[in-house]
Amino acid sequence: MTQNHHYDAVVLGGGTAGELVASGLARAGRDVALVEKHLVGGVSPYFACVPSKSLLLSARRGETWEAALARRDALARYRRDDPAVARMAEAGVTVLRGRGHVTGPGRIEVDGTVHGFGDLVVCTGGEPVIPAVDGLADVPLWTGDEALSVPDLPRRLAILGGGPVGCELAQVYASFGSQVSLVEASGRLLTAEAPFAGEVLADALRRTGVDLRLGAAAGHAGRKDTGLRLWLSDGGTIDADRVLVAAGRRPRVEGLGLENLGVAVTPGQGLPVDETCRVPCEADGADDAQAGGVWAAGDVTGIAGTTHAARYQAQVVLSNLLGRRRETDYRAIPRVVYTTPTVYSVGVSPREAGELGIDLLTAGYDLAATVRAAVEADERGRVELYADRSRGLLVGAAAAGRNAEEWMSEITLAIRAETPLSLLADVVHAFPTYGESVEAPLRELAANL
Ligand SMILES: Cc1cc2nc3c(=O)[nH]c(=O)nc-3n(C[C@H](O)[C@H](O)[C@H](O)COP(=O)(O)OP(=O)(O)OC[C@H]3O[C@@H](n4cnc5c(N)ncnc54)[C@H](O)[C@@H]3O)c2cc1C
Ligand SMILES: NC(=O)c1ccc[n+]([C@@H]2O[C@H](COP(=O)([O-])OP(=O)(O)OC[C@H]3O[C@@H](n4cnc5c(N)ncnc54)[C@H](O)[C@@H]3O)[C@@H](O)[C@H]2O)c1
Repeated sequence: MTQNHHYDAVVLGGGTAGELVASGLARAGRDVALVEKHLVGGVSPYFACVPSKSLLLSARRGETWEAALARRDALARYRRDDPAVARMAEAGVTVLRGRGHVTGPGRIEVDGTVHGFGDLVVCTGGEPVIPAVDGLADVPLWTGDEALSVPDLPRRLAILGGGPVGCELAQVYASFGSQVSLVEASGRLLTAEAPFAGEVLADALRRTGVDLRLGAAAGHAGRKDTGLRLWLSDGGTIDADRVLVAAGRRPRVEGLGLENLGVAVTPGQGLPVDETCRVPCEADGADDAQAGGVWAAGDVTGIAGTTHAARYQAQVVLSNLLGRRRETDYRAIPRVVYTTPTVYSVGVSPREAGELGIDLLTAGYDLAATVRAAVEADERGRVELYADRSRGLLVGAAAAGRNAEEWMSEITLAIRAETPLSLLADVVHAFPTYGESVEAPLRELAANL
């Protein structure tokens, strides 16, 4: 086994987070290697955010499946990473192709060659959870990766999971003509979010022809002469040609050799990080001037599971590695489902407030009451704002409505900045916009706190 170069830092995993940390360090003059076993860019541009948003837009515009595929594949750069690799080279990053495995302090092996490092930044992302359903391995199965990269349009598609992935892809495939059934084990869609959001979305999906099976889990699966059958826990069955698993993602922490650094790795759970995104490990505090730290950003931390959160954590790591201390603040990271209507949530959800014992004061408004809704001829949706009664502050919000991902940003800022409600209630919104819908609930909260 050959020993290669010693880098100031090695970034393990070249997705959204890894690219950002590696290029930032290189631009600051550090000698950096980025280790990537598949595509530089990770899942977001090729198998996740970009192709899914492209298909959702094509569905909304009523394009043909062929036109939608052409657009999707062009936006996903035909799943080739040459431009991303060129970007890294331009920034001065050495890209090491292959699977990385840490063999000991300051040593990582990439396909048979050992490289040295000072700091290690783990950005290995996550992978889909395949639920333990009898017979699932024997039926035609997709994860989001296949659903967003192959050209097939199944005649009948059964989706397991009613989270963001299941809901977005149900809308895509149903809009293009697949007969979609969606199975969600909990009683509603987007279980973690405000109940009204799941209800608005359920209504929209049903109108597109999606058969929602809420409160039922898949019991077992089996092949049939034509296609497959799923047997559900409520006694129901679904006949389909393909199953799409959208039952969550788990941080990719295993097989990386992090135990060799004394990092506590728990399968299925995110790497533990402190407020600077540093991973505590046994070597911390060792009397070795050469030894750097272990850091992590993105889905591997198990904290937020979105591209913008991966970017945020990457910026925090970068700043700390460059000697400017920065701490994470997760109070206002948006959670968006880009269906029509969009579902936007930020801060504390009613469920989380219950778990944290926060006394919530809620005020809401139906978008139908705005003039914009009449102008757009789209009255679907609602906004709800959540204040912490004891602190007198806005702590969370949810909206389901057209373009909510754009007009809810001010509420995100308000939560993050802890803007006084009296001031928020005095903000003027342009007429006629959906954004006006927050005015009445803000006034209500301000009056009652
Ligand atoms: C269908 C779908 C739609 C989504 N839509 C959105 C959206 O609209 N908006 C949003 O904000 N988020 C969305 N997400 C979530 C978003 O894609 C992720 O949060 C984000 O891509 C995570 O980036 P990351 O850098 O942490 O990981 P990744 O992009 O997964 O990158 C990790 C990289 O590490 C590499 N790697 C892993 N182990 C090793 C190893 N041992 N050696 C070398 N390389 C390794 C992998 O090959 C991969 O390239 C979506 C997710 C899915 C599944
Ligand atoms: N727009 C976005 O930002 C966006 C879009 C898609 C995905 N993502 C991210 O991707 C990650 C994965 O999303 P997801 O929707 O796969 O996961 P999720 O964990 O949000 O939802 C999975 C759902 O599947 C259900 N489920 C699990 N096992 C089941 C079974 N056997 N039968 C029926 N239902 C079952 C669960 O009850 C849960 O509601 C999340 O971190 C999410 O934030 C983000």
